[in-house]
Amino acid sequence: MSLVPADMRLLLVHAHPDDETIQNGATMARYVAEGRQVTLVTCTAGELGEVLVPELAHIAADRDDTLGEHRREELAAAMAILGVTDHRFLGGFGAFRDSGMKWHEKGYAIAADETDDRAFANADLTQAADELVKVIREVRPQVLVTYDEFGNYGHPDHIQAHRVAMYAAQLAAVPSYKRDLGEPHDIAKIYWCAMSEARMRESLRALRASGDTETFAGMDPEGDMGPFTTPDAWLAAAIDGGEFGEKKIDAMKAHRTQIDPDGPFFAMGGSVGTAFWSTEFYRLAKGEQGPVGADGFETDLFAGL
Ligand SMILES: CC(=O)N[C@H]1[C@@H](O[C@@H]2[C@H](O)[C@H](O)[C@@H](O)[C@H](O)[C@H]2O)O[C@H](CO)[C@@H](O)[C@@H]1O
Ligand SMILES: [Zn+2]
Repeated sequence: MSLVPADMRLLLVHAHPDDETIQNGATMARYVAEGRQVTLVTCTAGELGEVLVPELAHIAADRDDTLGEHRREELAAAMAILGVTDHRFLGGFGAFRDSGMKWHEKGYAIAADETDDRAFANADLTQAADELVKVIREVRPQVLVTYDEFGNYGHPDHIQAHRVAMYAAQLAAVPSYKRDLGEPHDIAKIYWCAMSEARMRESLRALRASGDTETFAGMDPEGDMGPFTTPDAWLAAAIDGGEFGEKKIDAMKAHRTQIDPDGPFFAMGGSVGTAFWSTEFYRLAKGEQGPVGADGFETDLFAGL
């Protein structure tokens, strides 16, 4: 018996406010519009993020340290734009703190400080996973979305979010595991967010053809796309957010302390069209791939259920 939209439940697990919109904003908006249940769990409040708004410089972690509260409001605004009404912080707001990051010379993120015991990246994995087991056993999603084992670009909070999500998905399904956290639930399909290498190349080609040499400066459309993209042969699904691409861009703009409306994110949307942002790609980490299109990709994360 195929699922009806109201019975379709998607759970997303992300590290910081803004990740959900950047990675899955069009997917979430489309599924909400189609009547499916979308639940977002954000593991930290992003307390150690940038503050790209000069008049808000005082809220930074090394000043008033109120960026987390501000990003909570940015997240609420972004979710209102996408139509997502069920969004939670793992363990409650402030339970796990942003770990910070710095850039490795090879261009990916690494831990800024491995000693801060408040940091999510240093949290007890079982304690953090139990918080998510409670949500999984309550929401009972058929589909879970999180990051790959690299956290998509190496950020320690993204890597920890991957570990917590994958571990909690295992624990939640075990009948003998902590029944006080709810009745067991086995998630049918687990996907990892991905940036399509082919899509990145074609978008960079369009940018360079438009004369833009600044955006992602130094990246050659025919060269190495670096650790942030995924070979298309590894991808299982391409979700066309269609008209929801505009909502995604508006929701990204709601994360104003983190995303510069004149920055590379929007340059990709500007000259190569919102299409760059409205199609979101996924690797299948658990479950069977459902029916696919001519391109070999599922067009629905619930395909086959
Ligand atoms: C998209 C994402 O995961 N952002 C994280 C990340 O932010 C980066 C960080 O501030 C870095 O110093 C900047 O150069 C880079 O431009 C930012 O994207 O790390 C932050 C600190 O852990 C985190 O709050 C933010 O959400
Ligand atoms: Zn993040």
